[in-house]
Amino acid sequence: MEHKNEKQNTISTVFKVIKLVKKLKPDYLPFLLITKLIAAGQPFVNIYLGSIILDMIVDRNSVNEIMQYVYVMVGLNFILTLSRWGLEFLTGVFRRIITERTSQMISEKSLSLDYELLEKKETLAMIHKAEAGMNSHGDIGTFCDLLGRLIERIFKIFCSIGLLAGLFIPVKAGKLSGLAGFMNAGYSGLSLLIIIAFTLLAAFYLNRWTGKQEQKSFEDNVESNRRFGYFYNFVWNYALGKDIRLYRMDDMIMDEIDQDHKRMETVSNKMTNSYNISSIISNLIVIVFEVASYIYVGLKTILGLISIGSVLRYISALREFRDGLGGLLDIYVNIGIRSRYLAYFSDFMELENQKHKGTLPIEKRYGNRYEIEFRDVSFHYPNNSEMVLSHVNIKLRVGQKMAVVGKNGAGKTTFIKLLCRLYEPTEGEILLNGINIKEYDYNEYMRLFSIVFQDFQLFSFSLAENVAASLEYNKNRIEHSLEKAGFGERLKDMPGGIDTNIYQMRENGVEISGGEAQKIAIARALYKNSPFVVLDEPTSALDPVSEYDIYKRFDELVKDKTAIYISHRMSSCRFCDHIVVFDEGTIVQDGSHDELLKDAENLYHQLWTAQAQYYA
Ligand SMILES: Nc1ncnc2c1ncn2[C@@H]1O[C@H](COP(=O)(O)OP(=O)(O)OP(=O)(O)O)[C@@H](O)[C@H]1O
Repeated sequence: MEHKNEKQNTISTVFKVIKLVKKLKPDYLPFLLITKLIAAGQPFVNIYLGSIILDMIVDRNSVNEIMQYVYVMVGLNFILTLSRWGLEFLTGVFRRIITERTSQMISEKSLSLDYELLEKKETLAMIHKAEAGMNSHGDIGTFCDLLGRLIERIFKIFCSIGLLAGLFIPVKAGKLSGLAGFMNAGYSGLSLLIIIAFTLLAAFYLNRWTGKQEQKSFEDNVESNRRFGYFYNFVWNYALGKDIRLYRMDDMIMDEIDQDHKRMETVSNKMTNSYNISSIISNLIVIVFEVASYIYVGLKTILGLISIGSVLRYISALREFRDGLGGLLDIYVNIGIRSRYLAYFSDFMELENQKHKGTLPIEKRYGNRYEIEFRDVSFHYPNNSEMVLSHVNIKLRVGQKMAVVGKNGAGKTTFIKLLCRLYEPTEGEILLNGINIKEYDYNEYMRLFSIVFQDFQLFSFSLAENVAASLEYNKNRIEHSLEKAGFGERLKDMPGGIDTNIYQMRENGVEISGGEAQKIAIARALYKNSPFVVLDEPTSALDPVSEYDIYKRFDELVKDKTAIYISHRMSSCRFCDHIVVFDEGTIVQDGSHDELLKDAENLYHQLWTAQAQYYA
């Protein structure tokens, strides 16, 4: 049953690959087919003409007659070799294009996955398998090459059967006795064919066994490989280099790398053993075949049953026949194995995002009249069943400036992650102007938010590209946003202005400080100019003057937009009309600064006075 399923999977993978290749590079498969047919046919031209030439020499034909065959043979070889060379070059180019494109497809797919899905260990393993399977075991090009070789082998088998026919037909030279009689009779040929069949079957099972070992070692190594990639990143990633050096974490990291190496080495050693065993047995099989063929053809020649010229033809044709059939079985096994690696790719490409795909457009509303409501929202992360938010009810009124405060781990960032649909609520719903946010088109919905997360990321692009989050941008607006975010002075020192690259992955990339990075991240949010501004610890890295400057101008920066600030700097809350206090996933207080401060027993009072005492 399992075997049948495997076969069905292989067939379905073959069709999927053919469909994909036809889409990516329609010319590849026809060109590959022609190349393989020429490759299969060329040896037979030589075997056939070579044996005729040899017989002519033995029969003492004239040099002129012999030379005519030699010219035909050389001419045909020249034409076939030249065409093969051109075709192989072309198919090589096509193949590289397909390989690049499929690797891009994996990256594009990973980038388009739901954040929630990407966080799962199983998804990461799927990405790794799809990539590693393609890179080290059989990209689509290798697979197509196998399909091409399959056709080549079939053609080879037909050609060699045509050439071999004479070897097994008894010569009509009266009644032969003894060894000559036996060799002339059909059953001697049959015994040779039985030996060939035996060697082929042995090679087939040997290949299948090796393939299975190979796949097992791939599966065994997936986790170690992924871990190795993770820890190896620390070795060269200079952004992480400080902590590693300061805390002398090099031993810990090297230990991890070492352990992963050892695990991978154990698996690789087992695989090398399997390859060695397979290679020895495979050589023995070839020896058995060669000896049997030489004895059979040699005896027939000595007994005068075939001509000297035919020895070359039959021995070569036998070799081609075995090569063709053996190759056919070999390819059959290989297609099965490679298709399992390619199935990792197609499984990943078929992985569906789970987030509800809403289609409602977001209507443009005068004065940014967008109202959001959390209605009895509870949430736990996919990898942990403990609720992180519990029965959260809150309305974000148009144009309101709201502060969210609370102790570490209270659920503040999680609240924002739900708001921008990185995750969906486990219970309850979030409404935009009375409609569940799931129903809106995701890209349109995300246009409503300019967010700076606590762990924001900048990338090694130019300053302008980072701010615009795009390769196209409006120069004036970029400068204006940077200016408003407090980056104006620093911008004047930038060697290429807004075109200066940041970080060293790009040419002449400059390094920036943590606070400067935070200002650029704020500028990115301002440039986006969305109706909602969400800033999660937006000034944690800023110096007191820059921070004061930002807060002083908050109203001007945010204008009529709805704003949410998460901050541990309690003084920043005073700029807000509405403060929400989170504690262990629930909203425990809600009101203006003065209202909340009145209740000396409550969390807000504790948080405020704890910080205020340092300034008293
Ligand atoms: N991806 C995640 N998977 C599982 N649990 C998570 C994940 N992210 C956060 N948590 C947990 O959810 C809880 C709330 O985290 P959250 O980041 O929302 O807190 P916070 O109030 O923003 O804290 P802080 O003030 O420290 O930034 C924490 O206990 C945290 O461990």
